[in-house]
Amino acid sequence: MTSSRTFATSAPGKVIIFGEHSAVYGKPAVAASASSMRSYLLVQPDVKDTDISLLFPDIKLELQCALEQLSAITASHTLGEKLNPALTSAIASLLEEHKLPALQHSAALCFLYLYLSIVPASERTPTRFTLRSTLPVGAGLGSSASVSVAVAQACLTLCSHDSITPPPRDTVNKWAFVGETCIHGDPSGIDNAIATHGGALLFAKDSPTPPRRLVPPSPIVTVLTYTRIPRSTKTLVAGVRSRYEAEPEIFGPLLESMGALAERGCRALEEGDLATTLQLVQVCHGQLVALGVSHPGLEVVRVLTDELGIGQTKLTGAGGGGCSLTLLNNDAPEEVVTQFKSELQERYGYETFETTLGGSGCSIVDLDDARVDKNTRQTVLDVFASTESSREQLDNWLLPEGPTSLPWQF
Ligand SMILES: Nc1ncnc2c1ncn2[C@@H]1O[C@H](COP(=O)(O)OP(=O)(O)O)[C@@H](O)[C@H]1O
Ligand SMILES: C[C@@](O)(CCOP(=O)(O)O)CC(=O)O
Ligand SMILES: [Mg+2]
Repeated sequence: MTSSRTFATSAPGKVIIFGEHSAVYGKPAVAASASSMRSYLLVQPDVKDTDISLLFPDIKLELQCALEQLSAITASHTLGEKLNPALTSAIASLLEEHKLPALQHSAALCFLYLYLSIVPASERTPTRFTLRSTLPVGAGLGSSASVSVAVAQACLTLCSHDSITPPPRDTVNKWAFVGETCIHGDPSGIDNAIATHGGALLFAKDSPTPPRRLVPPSPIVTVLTYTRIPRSTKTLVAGVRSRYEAEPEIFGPLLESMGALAERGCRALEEGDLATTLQLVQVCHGQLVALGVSHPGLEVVRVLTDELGIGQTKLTGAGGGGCSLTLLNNDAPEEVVTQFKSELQERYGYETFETTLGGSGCSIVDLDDARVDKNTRQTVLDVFASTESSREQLDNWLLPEGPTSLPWQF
């Protein structure tokens, strides 16, 4: 029984290069994994208890749910259905007494919805789930999708009777889409596809053809800027929906043009045509401004990029704050890029990361595997347990292909 083992799952964040928001309307979009920024979910049997415990310290959520209470809820969601309103409201009533703010509520709803749908009552045993992430929460880098993928993988593993091996990726991806739907209502599915499969994809919602893998001739290096301005994907996606519904003749062609831009951008990336890619980054940001999803705090990054002449900046993800992506000119002087980053840090309190896009998708590790020595195992458990663990510690002990390579399976 896998439920008696201790294991961890993991999934990366993503960067949307072209096509955020228009992706929700079935238009093509291009995204890549930010594989060094990930969510990690530790699953431990909890022999002394009769509950499942959710420990999500990044969002200050601790929740115990009695298994007996959970089995009173009939979970009848099968894949391919729209979200089951009866299940959503049963979970909402269960959570009512905790009076959780929206951020915590959506995380608990996503977890419980997937747990109750995937793990049959007969397979549920007292378990402790600890979630840690090196992604900024609610910042446009797909933390919600990486959490949904990590949870879907863990739940599918809990109801498998085999050893700890990666569940089929297509099944993980489909369940993670359900999790994303719990968090933001109307996802395109691009974020969970990237968090599951990794790499870079040209994606269209509901397309009869599967997403196409993109292979640029050289690695895509970007500077990501986290403005620390909080926002919610759910609210921003709903805002675009109401603008579109009020003025379909204006916003319809704009969304169409955004999709055309993403396809053109995909070609430019694959041809290694940096000049065209940069121009498209600039236009794409303008389209997102027209959709109403920028923020003065994001414009600061774009204006500084222009002033220093180092490349082009666009918002990435749902916008309204969160993160921007800067694509650098080939000849951007290193000292000017350093000036760009330090000005954003010192003057505005923003955080910058230089990241190469692409890389591994979701992964799983059996911590009872004989290849994990006792000390490493204990340190990994301590890193999960301590709310003080820094991003560096999480990277050091958990990052697949990181310094302490656990036997992650992909
Ligand atoms: N580290 C985390 N721990 C628990 N829940 C998380 C974590 N990171 C993200 N989430 C969930 O994802 C939601 C944020 O998703 P969203 O608004 O789509 O932003 P983004 O996906 O761009 O980071 C949070 O409200 C929470 O439900
Ligand atoms: C706005 C959108 O295109 C991307 C949202 O990404 P994020 O949650 O802001 O990381 C929505 C979606 O595609 O599901
Ligand atoms: Mg999200």
